[in-house]
Amino acid sequence: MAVYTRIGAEAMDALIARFDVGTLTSAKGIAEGVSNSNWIIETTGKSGGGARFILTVYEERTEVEELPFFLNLLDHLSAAGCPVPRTIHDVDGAPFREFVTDDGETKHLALIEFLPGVSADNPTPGQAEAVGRALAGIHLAALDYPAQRKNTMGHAAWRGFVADCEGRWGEIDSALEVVPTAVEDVIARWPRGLPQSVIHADLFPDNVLLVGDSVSGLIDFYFACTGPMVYDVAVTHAAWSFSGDGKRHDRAVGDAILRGYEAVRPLSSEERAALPIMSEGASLRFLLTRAYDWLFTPAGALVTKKDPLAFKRRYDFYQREGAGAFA
Ligand SMILES: Nc1ncnc2c1ncn2[C@@H]1O[C@H](COP(=O)(O)OP(=O)(O)OP(=O)(O)O)[C@@H](O)[C@H]1O
Ligand SMILES: N[C@@H](CCO)C(=O)O
Repeated sequence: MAVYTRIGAEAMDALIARFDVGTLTSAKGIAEGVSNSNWIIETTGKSGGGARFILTVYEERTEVEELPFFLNLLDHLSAAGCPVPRTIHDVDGAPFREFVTDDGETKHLALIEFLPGVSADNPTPGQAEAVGRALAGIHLAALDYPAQRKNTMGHAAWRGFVADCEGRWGEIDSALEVVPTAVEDVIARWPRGLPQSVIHADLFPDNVLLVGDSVSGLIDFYFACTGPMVYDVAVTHAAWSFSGDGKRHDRAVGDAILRGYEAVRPLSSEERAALPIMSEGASLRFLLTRAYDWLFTPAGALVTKKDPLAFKRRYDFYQREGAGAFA
């Protein structure tokens, strides 16, 4: 269960009172998610009609200095009409607060608008098309976002993971021995100068809330950074258009991601040409973080390890198919 921080009833009451959202009526821990602690908060609402929020307590993996980038981005995108939850600012106007936990630790928290919807386990082409549109929508809306953030999961990080896993690929699977060479090959062929915006960089199905075929929420922007927009399309294609284990590619879903995206923001010929290499890179990025977690997550941790091979299979697919992988 992803609630690493204990907050007693009275402390929770006092924390929620710092936001002008009515009186707390319930707080339930959310099991999904691994990085931070999350609760669904219900209050009486300002006018008494009831209101719901997500309370996030940031745990070790999130850098506090980066919170303004992520939380102000939500407000920027939401104000532009994107399906993204707003940050609820506290009575002093701050987007996040420091507090002391019941165990005496200083941590930070934010209150986020609750959005309806559920994540798709087996996405349909209709849902994928809507996700493609929503992704293009955030890229366009973020073009005038004033802040920048470096991709902390970019090439330097890939090389760091390769170094950390050196000599240990076989503990996962001998098929991964090729990864160091594959990473250098992709970095050497990486196109430069492609149009940039703020990219989500982790738009997996569990980070999209859907009501039927409509996107009701894009969430979990904690990898968002400045980067080539087509890389985000590649991440989304890799995340959505395969079975979880990467053994089966769903062409109709992949095509629908691109169709939806291009209905809102057509790709340039350079971006189109970059899709295969970007998709190889996107596959390696998730292969590498999964391999690192596989080897370095302590036994007995609460987290379910994700399979790196699922992204090795995607990498193989994109290498084999090249431009033919895309409509
Ligand atoms: N704004 C929101 N509205 C409704 N539900 C939300 C919202 N934000 C988060 N959730 C729910 O909370 C769950 C956990 O959130 P999230 O994925 O952001 O957690 P995390 O631990 O930061 O993520 P991760 O494990 O992906 O790094 C989501 O799966 C979703 O069900
Ligand atoms: N979405 C990622 C985890 C967050 O980086 C994965 O499935 O490996």
